[in-house]
Amino acid sequence: MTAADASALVDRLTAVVADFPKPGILFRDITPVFADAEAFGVVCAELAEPFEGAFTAVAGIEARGFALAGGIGAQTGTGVLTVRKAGKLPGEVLSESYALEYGEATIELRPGQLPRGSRVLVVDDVLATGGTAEASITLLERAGYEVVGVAVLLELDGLGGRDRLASRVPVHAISSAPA
Ligand SMILES: O=P(O)(O)OC[C@H]1O[C@H](OP(=O)(O)OP(=O)(O)O)[C@H](O)[C@@H]1O
Ligand SMILES: Nc1ncnc2[nH]cnc12
Repeated sequence: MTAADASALVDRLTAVVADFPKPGILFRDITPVFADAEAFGVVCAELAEPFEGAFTAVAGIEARGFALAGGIGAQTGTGVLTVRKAGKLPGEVLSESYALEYGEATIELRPGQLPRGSRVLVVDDVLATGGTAEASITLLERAGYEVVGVAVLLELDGLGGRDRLASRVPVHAISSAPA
């Protein structure tokens, strides 16, 4: 399958929900991509493709990034790190707070799970303002890892996410849509 085919697949399967989780937000629900076995395999391969050979672990961002990181980890034989919402991880954690398209959040990472210098690909479903991905990069770098890129299923245009990340790491989006 070509990159254009994968993009068309994401567009066809993504559900658009108005006024969720808040009035005025056009929510892009990508979970039908996970439910379709063939599509799920295709998008995991397509997310990793530009970074082939460059990463030794995949970091998934809670919650939908976890499924994608698991799929990529299984396909590429790499381990999975979980970047979690605050309060979910036991023991020592690193924390970063940031603003979202629809609110504020804090995410956390357990340090010390992989050797320092491990090369990590960050994956998530949607890139909107880029706040979540940028905070994830910061957490992973604070833990001593090298972030090789951010890969998402869908990039929302006009919210500045790509520009926000571009000075730090390469950004790969399978598809894009208006915010
Ligand atoms: O680019 P940003 O503006 O930071 O937005 C993108 C983030 O927002 C969504 O997660 P959400 O916070 O809704 O959490 P969930 O996946 O747990 O539902 C999405 O899954 C990304 O993680
Ligand atoms: N509009 C949106 N749809 C789905 N996930 C999002 N994360 C941030 N904005 C989003």
